[in-house]
Amino acid sequence: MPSIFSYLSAEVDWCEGNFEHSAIIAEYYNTISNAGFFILPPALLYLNRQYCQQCPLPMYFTSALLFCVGIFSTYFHMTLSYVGQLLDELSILWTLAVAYSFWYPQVYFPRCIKNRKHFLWLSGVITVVSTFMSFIKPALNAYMLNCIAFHFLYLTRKELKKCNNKRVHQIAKAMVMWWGLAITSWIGDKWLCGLWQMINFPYFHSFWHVLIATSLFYLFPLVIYFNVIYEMPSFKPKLEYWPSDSWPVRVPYVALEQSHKQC
Ligand SMILES: CCCCCCCC/C=C\CCCCCCCC(=O)N[C@@H](CO)[C@H](O)/C=C/CCCCCCCCCCCCC
Ligand SMILES: [Ca+2]
Ligand SMILES: [Zn+2]
Repeated sequence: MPSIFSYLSAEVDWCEGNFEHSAIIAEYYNTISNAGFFILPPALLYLNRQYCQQCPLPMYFTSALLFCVGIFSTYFHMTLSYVGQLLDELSILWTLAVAYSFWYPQVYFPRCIKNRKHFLWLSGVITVVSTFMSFIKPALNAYMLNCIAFHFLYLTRKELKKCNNKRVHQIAKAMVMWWGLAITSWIGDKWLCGLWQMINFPYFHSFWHVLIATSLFYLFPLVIYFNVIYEMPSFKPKLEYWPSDSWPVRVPYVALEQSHKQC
């Protein structure tokens, strides 16, 4: 019986051919395309440094976990091992749990939850239970995790209805577009692999890595923006672009100004 650490012991195998470009890396392009998860955390911390000074804990925790997602996803695609698959999925689950615990707006808390401390406990219990359940059928975990994006889409829609800031709408549109392309690539790689192998282009899972990381570059400024609106009334958030507004490739971030409430 193969060990849970051995190469190719995972329940899933993505469309890209194994060991085609290297003897030690099972899926070469799926491995190197994780680079975005190593760039994202330091970029988030640097660009949103004013917010980070006010709320260091959520930012450092989430960034560290995103970095772990990068490490474990790289390890998974390099080995296609059972442990790699579980670490990849569990690191995503815990990153989502931590981000939700810190940033989920209080206005959407279930009625029985009175404050963020209670919400933290609730998320903690759900996450620990889900962690144990994820060992039952690891191949289903990724589908479950993808469903969380639909909840986030629903929240975004609700917030956009109340907000008339043009930049918020612009960034939300870009986030949804990149996520749409990402999820299409993820599903395409899983469901239409035969077709991609026939045309010799089985690389859609590596596109997923790049596209989902890109959508997270848009997601975090939005999450931070609404967190400032809801929970830091002495500051006014401003969405800006790095390096500047006029650049064709630009990254959004939140700057803080001392002021009163906005949308
Ligand atoms: C108040 C709400 C705050 C929400 C914060 C959201 C924080 C996002 C945190 C982590 C997402 C990382 C996802 C990267 C996955 C990379 C690893 C990977 O590719 N793993 C695959 C196997 O190699 C695996 O099959 C993928 C599993 C599915 C992951 C689903 C992630 C859901 C991400 C939700 C993000 C919403 C995007 C925007 C929606 C409009
Ligand atoms: Ca493969
Ligand atoms: Zn992957």
